[in-house]
Amino acid sequence: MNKHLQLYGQSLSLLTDLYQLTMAYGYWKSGTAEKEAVFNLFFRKNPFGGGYTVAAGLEQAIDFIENFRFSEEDTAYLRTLTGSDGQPLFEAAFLDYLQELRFTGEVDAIPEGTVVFPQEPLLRVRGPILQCQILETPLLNLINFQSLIATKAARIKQVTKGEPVLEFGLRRAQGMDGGVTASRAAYIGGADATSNVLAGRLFGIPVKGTHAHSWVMSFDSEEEAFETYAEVLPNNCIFLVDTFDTLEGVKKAIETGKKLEAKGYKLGGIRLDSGDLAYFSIEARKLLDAAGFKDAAIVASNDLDENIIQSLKDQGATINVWGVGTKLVTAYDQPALGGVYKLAAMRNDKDDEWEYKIKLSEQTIKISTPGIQQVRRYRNANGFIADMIYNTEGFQKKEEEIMIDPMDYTKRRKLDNATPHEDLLVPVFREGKLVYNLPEIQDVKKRVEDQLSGFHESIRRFVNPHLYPVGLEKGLYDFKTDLILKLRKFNGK
Ligand SMILES: Nc1ncnc2c1ncn2[C@@H]1O[C@H](COP(=O)(O)OP(=O)(O)OP(=O)(O)O)[C@@H](O)[C@H]1O
Ligand SMILES: O=P(O)(O)OC[C@H]1O[C@H](OP(=O)(O)OP(=O)(O)O)[C@H](O)[C@@H]1O
Ligand SMILES: O=C(O)c1cccnc1
Repeated sequence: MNKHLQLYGQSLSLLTDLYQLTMAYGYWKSGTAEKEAVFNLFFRKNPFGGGYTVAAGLEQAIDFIENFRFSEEDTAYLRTLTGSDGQPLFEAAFLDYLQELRFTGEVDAIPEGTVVFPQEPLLRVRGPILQCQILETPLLNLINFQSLIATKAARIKQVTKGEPVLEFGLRRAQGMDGGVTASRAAYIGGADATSNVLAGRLFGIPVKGTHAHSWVMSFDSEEEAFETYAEVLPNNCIFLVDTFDTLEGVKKAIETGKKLEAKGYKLGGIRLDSGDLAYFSIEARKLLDAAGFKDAAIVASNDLDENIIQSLKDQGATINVWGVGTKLVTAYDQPALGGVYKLAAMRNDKDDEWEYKIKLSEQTIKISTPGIQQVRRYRNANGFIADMIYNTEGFQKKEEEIMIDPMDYTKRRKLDNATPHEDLLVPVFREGKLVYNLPEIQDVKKRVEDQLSGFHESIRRFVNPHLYPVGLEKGLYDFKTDLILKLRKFNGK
């Protein structure tokens, strides 16, 4: 099966903002297209007011870069674009150049499933500036969305305390690819299965499901609906009990369950989809237990999210499988992760040295950090303790590092290089060739669990989570500060 990213049967190299192509034309025309540049992809704030983010989407980003090429049809379309004077936007020789273009640069990235924090480069792209530039929009699209959904799923799984989460979102997802990639990211972040069959086939995610109200409504009675379902699918019986009267529905599911048992099958459980889910789950559990169906699951669905699930748990709900759709796959309370992609260094023509780049802003948080960045994560016996962002160029390992909070220079921390640490970004592309072994999706999922258990639980708190320490290595901090002062033409002492 061709699993490459496609939409409407088209390859996706045109899936970029026009301005990337007009800038690319500008680089080409002015002779700077091949100048070596470095861009860092990072975000500034954890989503959902939370204390962490789960990185996801790298596999699709890799696929995009590997298959990045403009076809004849693509350039034929670009040929039709015109400027304000009605003349073509791009000259023919540039479009010929685009057609030959392949990614020849380097990518380093933090593996999917890693817990990451604001300011940390999730991805670093290095190569001819024209190539790096064109990749900005698709890379952001791919990483922002999946990281957002994986984070939402991790939050949901956090409150179910290990109880299975079924992702039911496809029908209300943001379009078709939104549905497919949300299922993938939700699985990585914590969902145990999806109802989305295409996502199951594409990514090897377990597919699961119950049945809808329409099944029950299509029969003369609820009994007949359950019995018929049990005859056809005796190995997949979770009955939706709330079409008419929830507790009466539970009793009918129990009757069908007894017949299933007599035939050597098991009642999988029931699903509640309306009303007071705490009350109905408690009452349903009593009925099921009294009838000897102690193992039968109580699945609940209906606009669930981590807050409602937490509330249901606090009320003693006996739900043990959580069907979560809309609010998971649309990241209902925060529709986007604000990841950005910033130029951080360019090779100087004169001496071939790096010239560091920085974007100034009135808001400190929006001032970008220069450098060919790497993230070093330190741990002690209790878990992860701090992440230090440093510039790999000219970096000399010392016995001890000083890291400084980029938002507050008085917040500093000494990090002993004798304690265990790991550099998070790993090589993904070298000279345009993939050098990274993509992990299996199950391993990515496992990584999320392992990573989350490595952090102090206070970063997982929903209300005022603890801010995990992320800082700039002192050399990089000082360098950035000097650059800001220079750009602001501050010559004083
Ligand atoms: N005990 C509970 N505590 C907190 N929230 C609950 C509880 N029971 C259900 N909910 C949530 O409250 C909302 C109920 O919404 P709504 O009133 O639209 O549902 P409903 O009464 O089941 O009707 P509908 O059939 O239209 O879904 C859902 O988001 C549901 O998950
Ligand atoms: O509520 P979500 O988290 O999105 O979970 C998926 C919902 O989709 C189905 O409902 P359906 O499309 O039949 O609509 P309804 O239950 O709102 O009537 C299912 O019964 C869930 O309620
Ligand atoms: O299988 C289910 O129960 C299901 C699937 C999609 C949406 N809601 C429920």
